[in-house]
Amino acid sequence: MNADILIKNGIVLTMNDHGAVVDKGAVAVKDSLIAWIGPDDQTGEIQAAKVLDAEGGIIMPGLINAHTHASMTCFRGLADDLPLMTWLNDHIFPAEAKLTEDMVYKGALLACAEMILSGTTSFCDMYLFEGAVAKAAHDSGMRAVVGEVLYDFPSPNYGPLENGFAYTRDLLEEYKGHDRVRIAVEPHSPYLCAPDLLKKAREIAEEWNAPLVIHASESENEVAQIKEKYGCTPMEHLAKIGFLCPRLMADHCVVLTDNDISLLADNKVKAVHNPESNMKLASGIAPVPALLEAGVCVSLGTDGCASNNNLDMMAEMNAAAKIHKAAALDPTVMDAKTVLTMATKNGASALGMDGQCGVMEQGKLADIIILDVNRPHLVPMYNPMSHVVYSARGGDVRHSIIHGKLVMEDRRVLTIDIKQAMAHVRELAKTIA
Ligand SMILES: CSC[C@H]1O[C@@H](n2cnc3c(O)ncnc32)[C@H](O)[C@@H]1O
Ligand SMILES: [Zn+2]
Repeated sequence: MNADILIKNGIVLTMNDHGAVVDKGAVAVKDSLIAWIGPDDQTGEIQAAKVLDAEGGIIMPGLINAHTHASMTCFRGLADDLPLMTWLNDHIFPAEAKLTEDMVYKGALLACAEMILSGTTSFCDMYLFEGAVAKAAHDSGMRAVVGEVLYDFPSPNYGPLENGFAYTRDLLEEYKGHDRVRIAVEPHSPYLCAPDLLKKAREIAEEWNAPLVIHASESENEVAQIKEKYGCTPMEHLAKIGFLCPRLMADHCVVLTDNDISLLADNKVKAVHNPESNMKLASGIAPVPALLEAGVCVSLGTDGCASNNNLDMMAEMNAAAKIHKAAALDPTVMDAKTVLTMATKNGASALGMDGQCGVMEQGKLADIIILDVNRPHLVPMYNPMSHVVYSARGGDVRHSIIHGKLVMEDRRVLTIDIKQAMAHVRELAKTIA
């Protein structure tokens, strides 16, 4: 067999339905796909242009950051230690009023560098000037689902809402058929979007078969606002107007009633858990074990860099695995396999790519990361899955392949000039501060 890349001498964590692990394994990549997975001693017939020696490391699906605002790297550390609504209304929205397309591109490119360096291969983004995020994803080689934020007040990008729908449609047209970048329809939240906006957003998503994304039930404050306005919880409100559906990614889902959980399950909504942002903004702890128990597909995201303050999905997995144990006083909840599934297979489902990536099997998209385990904090290794969630760090990711292309080799990102990306955002920070 001819391959483009052959990864040898590693432990393959497939994350497939059987939980298959190939202890002394190898993986061949051809074009954008995984062409073969098998024992390392059976690669004799494979000719590859590039051979990577995993040196006993972990070969696994790339991580999927199912909710972020990539360009908020520009605001990292700008407004810490505040509750959600003060943070948003008094600090972040005023700073975002001065955003330009150039800032959004530079912030997003830096975010792509940070994500690649910490093992993320796909992300779902919501922001302003989202065409610039789409371009950053395209240029960096990352896979992304991106959408322009829609809300009732005038946007610093498109002005009045009608233009927001037009901007979204233009992006949908421009990226039709792109092999890595997909456009979503993304109203901000039930508290910033009137029912008419939400209904129209849903219609456009249906028309284009596009993912739909919203922040929902993030804080007690939001729930109180929606109850006062509509007399029900945010999820009940979204259900009443016909917004809950399988293409919907509901970000945060922190403050939920039992009925809200049933609504999410019955409508096959994809919930996205953002534990570090929820902790930092003191929004609360999402009832993830109950959501999983009810059969809801829960994925994992970092949220933006102003509420986390990093884009490291390894750290996010670690937090997700621990916070629910403490909340439930039960160390058995959210075991390593569950959390790793959220960051891989479930992430793919959330992004509308169920069965295409997020697992390693022949014929799936080749979005693969290789972790170096020859590091003091990773020795010894009894259980690779536990190692990824509880011991590894973003900095342990050594190589990254996205859509069959090597985007990081030996921690050198091949698609981005990182020094320049950092310099650009440092310059921008002077104008922001
Ligand atoms: C303009 S795109 C998205 C919009 O949302 C803001 N944002 C970032 N994080 C959160 C969050 O956790 N809840 C609500 N809104 C958030 C971001 O700053 C942008 O304005
Ligand atoms: Zn968010």
